[in-house]
Amino acid sequence: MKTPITVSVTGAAGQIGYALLFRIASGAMFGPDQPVNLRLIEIEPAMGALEGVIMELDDCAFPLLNEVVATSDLNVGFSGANWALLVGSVPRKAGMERADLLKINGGIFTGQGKAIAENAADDIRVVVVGNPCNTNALIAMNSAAGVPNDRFFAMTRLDENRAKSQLAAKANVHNSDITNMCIWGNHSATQYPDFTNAKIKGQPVTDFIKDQEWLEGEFISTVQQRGAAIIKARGASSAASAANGLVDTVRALTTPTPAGDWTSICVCSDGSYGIDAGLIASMPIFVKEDGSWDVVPGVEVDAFSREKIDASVQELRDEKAAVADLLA
Ligand SMILES: NC(=O)c1ccc[n+]([C@@H]2O[C@H](COP(=O)([O-])OP(=O)(O)OC[C@H]3O[C@@H](n4cnc5c(N)ncnc54)[C@H](O)[C@@H]3O)[C@@H](O)[C@H]2O)c1
Repeated sequence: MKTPITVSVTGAAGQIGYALLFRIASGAMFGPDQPVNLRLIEIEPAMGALEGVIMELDDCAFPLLNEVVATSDLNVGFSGANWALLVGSVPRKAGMERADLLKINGGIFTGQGKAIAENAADDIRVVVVGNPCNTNALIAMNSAAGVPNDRFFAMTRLDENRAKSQLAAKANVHNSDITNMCIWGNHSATQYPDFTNAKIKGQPVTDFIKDQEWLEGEFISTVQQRGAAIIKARGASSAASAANGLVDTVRALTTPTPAGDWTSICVCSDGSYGIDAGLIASMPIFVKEDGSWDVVPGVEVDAFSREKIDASVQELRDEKAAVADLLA
């Protein structure tokens, strides 16, 4: 057995937390021979519910679960963390402006970024799920003095999975036949699922799907609006598929990317593809044998894609401007 790794999860008593923790503890995220310590972080009012979740974790008697700590103290919560999965955030309430939401959550991620810098392990990696996840990750990154920028990520893997599933259904092929699916920009309704570079059985999507109007219209809007469609149908937001997206994200970051393929993750831009350096934006990423990652170079961006990417990047700039005072 390997030495246990420490995984901190915020919002652990929430809906995604409930779908996520059992998959981490079962080995789905870090593999069947990797024991884990869980540090579960919640706000005080949710500590009772968190105790219930921990009772259920106990009742699974997971062989890989080494230790569980429940806390609302960030210094305890991020102590020795190898991974920080920042799921908790405050949802938008009726009458709340987007700028107010950005500021409220911004306050949370400043404190968490600082506590990560002061308490986490040297190899800490941070994945933000709580929305607005790109800008929350930007704030955490800017607050975590001494932690390299390339350790901060935000999640668009759920969007990538949604896009693959839509293409597979339309082309009447299996999900696993779809590769090179990139989500560009913000995890929001402006995101751009790039069908122009995606492949089906190694061929351009248009070899299988001749309906260009569907690709440029309904396909994009279905992926962009999928979260809202699930809330409408289920009466609650996507939690199991979001947790699954996070399992996939961490696995993608800990496994070399198959040659020629890529994965969508929001990372700190180096200025590639006309995305301002320093913004946390989704782009095509590959993970190397040594565990480091890079932006995939040379992906073709045609005029249609350029316009869509620019619109989403502009939204990220606007979000950054709205929280400028938190980025000092
Ligand atoms: N990036 C994505 O693809 C994606 C997909 C789905 C959902 N999300 C986002 O994930 C977040 C969580 O979703 P959910 O369905 O689990 O929501 P939820 O409301 O069920 O749970 C959120 C939890 O976070 C906790 N929390 C709030 N502030 C906290 C803080 N400061 N520290 C620690 N915990 C705190 C709450 O007590 C609650 O238990 C939401 O922001 C949602 O929009 C992102």
